[in-house]
Amino acid sequence: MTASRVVTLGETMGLLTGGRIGSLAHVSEAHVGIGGAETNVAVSLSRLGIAVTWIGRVGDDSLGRRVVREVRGEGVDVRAQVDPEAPTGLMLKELTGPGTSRVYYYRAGSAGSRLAATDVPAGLVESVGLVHLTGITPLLSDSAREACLSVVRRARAAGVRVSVDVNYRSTLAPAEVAAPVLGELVEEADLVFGSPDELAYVVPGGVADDSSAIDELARALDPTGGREIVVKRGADGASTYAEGTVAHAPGHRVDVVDTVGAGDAFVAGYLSGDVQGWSVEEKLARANACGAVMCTTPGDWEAAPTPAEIEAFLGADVDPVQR
Ligand SMILES: Nc1ncnc2c1ncn2[C@@H]1O[C@H](COP(=O)(O)OP(=O)(O)O)[C@@H](O)[C@H]1O
Ligand SMILES: O=C(O)C(=O)C[C@H](O)[C@H](O)COP(=O)(O)O
Repeated sequence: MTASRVVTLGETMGLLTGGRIGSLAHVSEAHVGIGGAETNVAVSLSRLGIAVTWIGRVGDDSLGRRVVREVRGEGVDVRAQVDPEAPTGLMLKELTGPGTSRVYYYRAGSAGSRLAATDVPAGLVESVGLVHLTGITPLLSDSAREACLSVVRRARAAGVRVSVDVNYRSTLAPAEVAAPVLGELVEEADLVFGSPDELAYVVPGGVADDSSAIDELARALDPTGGREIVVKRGADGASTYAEGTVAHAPGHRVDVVDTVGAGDAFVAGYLSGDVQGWSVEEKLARANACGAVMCTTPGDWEAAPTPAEIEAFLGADVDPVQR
């Protein structure tokens, strides 16, 4: 396997999605799959031709074996400890309407949440160009938080770039508990991703009420202009604040089927450009395309596009029926 250029760590769970729109109190059929923010990003990176390693823990159970097989099958270098003492976590996705859903997490005490600094092989972080973390992992447990901080310290010492997607999950911790934990990770990041609301959580000094004051938030997060603050704005696209300037990229108009996973695909698109030394504008363009494509099909990661699919999406002269 080619040496990885990116390493990421976090929890991947089984994912049951209702077979049709309706409450899971009544819908009787479900689709079985897997999902997790970091493997969603890893799979997307792999589809984009970027060699990537994922580190995590799974239970000694069928869902754990499914996670390992699926992610490895997508070409990701999987370093998963099998934890015999805890089950693989689970997410349930209830389809609430056309293009809308509600997610329930069953992850407290899961194998993935027991991730530890010792799960990260010696020399691995130091050998890549970029480490990607999300704000989910440090809120899973004390050992997972220590694993994140240890990886960040190792990356910093080795001159490896650090990327953090705030990805605040309110079910893991209330905002006042999460804010300092997310803040300590963001402080070490070269690249920070988040929605305006999420960035408001991690502005030093407390939770801002007015997430619409995004210019101010970005400046507060990066007063010296040394980082890239990337703001995800859903259908409106995205913006990057870097070196005292801002670049905006409008969103694409698509028929939305399922927006879950768009943020992860967006991040992967952006990072794929970052590790290849692309400009902010080029990174935003690819990221927006990846996010938009992901909205057009169900699933957290299955529709992650290849470069050829992005090109087709961006309007190459493609026959609507391909044979
Ligand atoms: N409805 C949409 N139409 C087109 N692009 C979208 C849409 N929703 C999301 N995207 C793309 O995916 C990116 C991430 O989506 P967003 O919803 O902002 O992130 P998150 O899922 O992390 O909250 C957006 O910046 C945009 O590029
Ligand atoms: O790992 C978790 O806790 C998850 O919630 C997995 C999510 O399904 C994705 O991270 C999707 O997130 P977006 O790309 O922002 O829609």
